[in-house]
Amino acid sequence: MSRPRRAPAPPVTGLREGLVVSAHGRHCVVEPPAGERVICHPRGKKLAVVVGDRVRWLPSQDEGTIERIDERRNLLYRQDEVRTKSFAANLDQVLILLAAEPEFSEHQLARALIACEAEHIAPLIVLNKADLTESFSRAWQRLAPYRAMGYAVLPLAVKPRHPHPGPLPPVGEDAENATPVASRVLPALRLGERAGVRGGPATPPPFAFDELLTRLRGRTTLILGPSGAGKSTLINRAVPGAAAQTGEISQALNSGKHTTTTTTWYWLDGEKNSALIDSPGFQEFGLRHIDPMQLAAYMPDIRPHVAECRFYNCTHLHEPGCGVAEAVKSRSSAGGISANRYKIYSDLFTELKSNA
Ligand SMILES: Nc1nc2c(ncn2[C@@H]2O[C@H](COP(=O)(O)OP(=O)(O)OP(=O)(O)O)[C@@H](O)[C@H]2O)c(=O)[nH]1
Ligand SMILES: [Zn+2]
Repeated sequence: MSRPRRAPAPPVTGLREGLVVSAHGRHCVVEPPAGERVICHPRGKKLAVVVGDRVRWLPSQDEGTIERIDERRNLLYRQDEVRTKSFAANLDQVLILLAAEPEFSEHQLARALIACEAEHIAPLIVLNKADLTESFSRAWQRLAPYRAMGYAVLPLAVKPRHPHPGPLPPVGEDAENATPVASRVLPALRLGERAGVRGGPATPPPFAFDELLTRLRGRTTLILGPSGAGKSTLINRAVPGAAAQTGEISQALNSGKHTTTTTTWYWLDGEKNSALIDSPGFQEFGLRHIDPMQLAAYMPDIRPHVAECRFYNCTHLHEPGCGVAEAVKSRSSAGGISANRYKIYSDLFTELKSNA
């Protein structure tokens, strides 16, 4: 005998649309298409809202209740030793802000790129402090493998120590001779693409803030980077009235104390077509949801060599007849894999395997 079926819950009526512009644990700030921002509380513990979520909410006095989260296009995570937490959704682009100084961690960069790959989000690497010519040249060179992989890398001096610095010095021969892999960025990103931004010559093109603004236009971009790279400086320059916008969130929350430590949404234009999401922290990018056997597919320098492996389930760590291991041996040639990148792969594989 079949069990009696429970009657479906009646649809909630009077739901309003809204965009989550900041999230603070059990409450968040929602921006309706028209009207004032409202503090909302998700209904039920399982409803974990993040910045960028499109939600359906019900007003109740001066606050609101989130009833539903619309389907997400993508979702990014952070992690610490014990926990993984989602923190931003529905992104078009992730701007990874690095700088000539302090020296950036390639490991952290790789993690951010892998997270983007896994969620089909276009990454944009920006190398700031181009006015610090010597350290900038070194950092630009360290990014050569990433340009060769087809990633967009943009030079920038968002707040030069001496305004109007001269042209950048050449940064020597590097992976520019390597053939960039087929374009992996979204077609729209190719608009306004200039020679030298991807793949391109060893000497970076003159750094222009306008180029960056063009790439932000019409998109929702998450910006993240290590401390000291110039993120606050960049946001203050790119976002008209940044302080006012954070102020609005603080006002909605009736407190200023949360707003600097959480992920925050900024509109770049009055029409609300372009947005920048500021996210503090970098090292703790969450990758635990990734299957270690998928990792190679998210690393564009490693991916093409997987087809050459003898075993279909090769981990590329110790198997005979491994195409990836071969490419590491021939790392200086075009299409080779650098020792650094292989180390990043094997470390991450081990980390993901131990989590699984
Ligand atoms: N030389 C030089 N210095 C810069 C440039 N952009 C930013 N800075 C300086 O770098 C330092 C760090 O900049 P911030 O904007 O505070 O960096 P941040 O990434 O927000 O750092 P946290 O606040 O620690 O997260 C400041 O002293 C800036 O003035 C640049 O293009 N060239
Ligand atoms: Zn292999």
